[in-house]
Amino acid sequence: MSSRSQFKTPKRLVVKIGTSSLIYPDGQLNLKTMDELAFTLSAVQNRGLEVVLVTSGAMGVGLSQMHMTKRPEAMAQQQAIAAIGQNELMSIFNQRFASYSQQIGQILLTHDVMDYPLSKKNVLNTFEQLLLMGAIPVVNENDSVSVDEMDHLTTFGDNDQLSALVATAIEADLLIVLSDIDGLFDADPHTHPDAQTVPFVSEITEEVVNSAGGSGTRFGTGGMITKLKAAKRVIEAGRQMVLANGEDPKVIFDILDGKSVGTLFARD
Ligand SMILES: Nc1ncnc2c1ncn2[C@@H]1O[C@H](COP(=O)(O)OP(=O)(O)O)[C@@H](O)[C@H]1O
Ligand SMILES: N[C@@H](CCC(=O)OP(=O)(O)O)C(=O)O
Repeated sequence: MSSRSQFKTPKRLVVKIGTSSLIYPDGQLNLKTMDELAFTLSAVQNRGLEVVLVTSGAMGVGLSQMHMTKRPEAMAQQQAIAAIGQNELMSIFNQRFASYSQQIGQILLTHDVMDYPLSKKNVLNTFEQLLLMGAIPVVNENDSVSVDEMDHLTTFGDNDQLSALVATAIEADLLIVLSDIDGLFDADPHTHPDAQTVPFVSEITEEVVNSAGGSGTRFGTGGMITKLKAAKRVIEAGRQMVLANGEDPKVIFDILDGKSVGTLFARD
C-alpha cells in the first residue's frame, strides 16, 4: 500500500459511518462492524487523538427492531421508527465502547442549532468538554425534530453533510467518511462495473459531480452526491476528508498512518 504525500496527520478527527456499513442488506445489524468501530476509535482516542463519531443507522436499526422490511411512508411513522432505532443504536454502541473502557456522550443535532450563534456556541462547548474529558461525542441528526434527511427525495440535510458541518465547526483536521464502497469511483460502480477508484480529489468540479449517483442500498440515503457536498465543505474550509470502505473500520489505522486508502479530498 503506497503512502500519500498530500496527507497531514490529524490531532482532531471526525468519523462518519453510514447506514449501509451498519445494517446488512437483509436488515440485520452488522454487530461486527459496530464492535470493530468501537475498538478502533477507542484505540485511536487512547493514543491521544480527539475523536468524534457521527453515526447514521437510527432508521435502519429501528426497522430491524420492528421487523419491518421498508420505511413506512408517513413521516411521523418514520420519525417514530428512528426514535426507537436511535435508542437501540446508542445502547449497542454504549455497550461496545464500555468494553474498551471508553466513555461516549450523545449529541443529537438539527441544522438550525448550528445556524443560531447561541445554540451553536452551547453545542460547541459540549463537544469541547466531552473531548477534554476524554469522551467520544456520538452524533446523529435529531430525527424527531428534523425530517430533511429521512426523505429520499430531498437532497439537503443528511449525515454526510452533518458530519462535514460538525468537522468544520469543531475545527477537526480530518473527516473520515466510512461507507459500503472503497472510495469515489469515476462512475457509479453499480451501473458501471468497469469504474475505477479515484485516489485524490482537490476540487469538486462539475465532472466529479457528474460521476456521482444515488445510494446503492435500500437503507442508505444520499449516495455519493451528499458525500461530495460534504467533501466540498471540508475542502473549502482547508481541511481533509477521506472516503473509505467501513466494512473493516480498522482501515482508520491505515488512513491515520498516511497509507493510500480510499479517496482523499484536500487542497493541493
Ligand atoms: N461515483 C461513485 N463512486 C462511488 N459510489 C457511488 C458513486 N455513485 C453512486 N455511488 C453509490 O453510493 C453508495 C454509497 O452511498 P450510501 O448508500 O448513501 O451509503 P452510506 O449509507 O454509507 O451513506 C455506493 O454504494 C454506490 O452505490
Ligand atoms: N439520521 C438518519 C441518518 C440518515 C442518513 O444520512 O443515512 P446515511 O446516508 O446512511 O448516512 C438515521 O440515523 O437513520
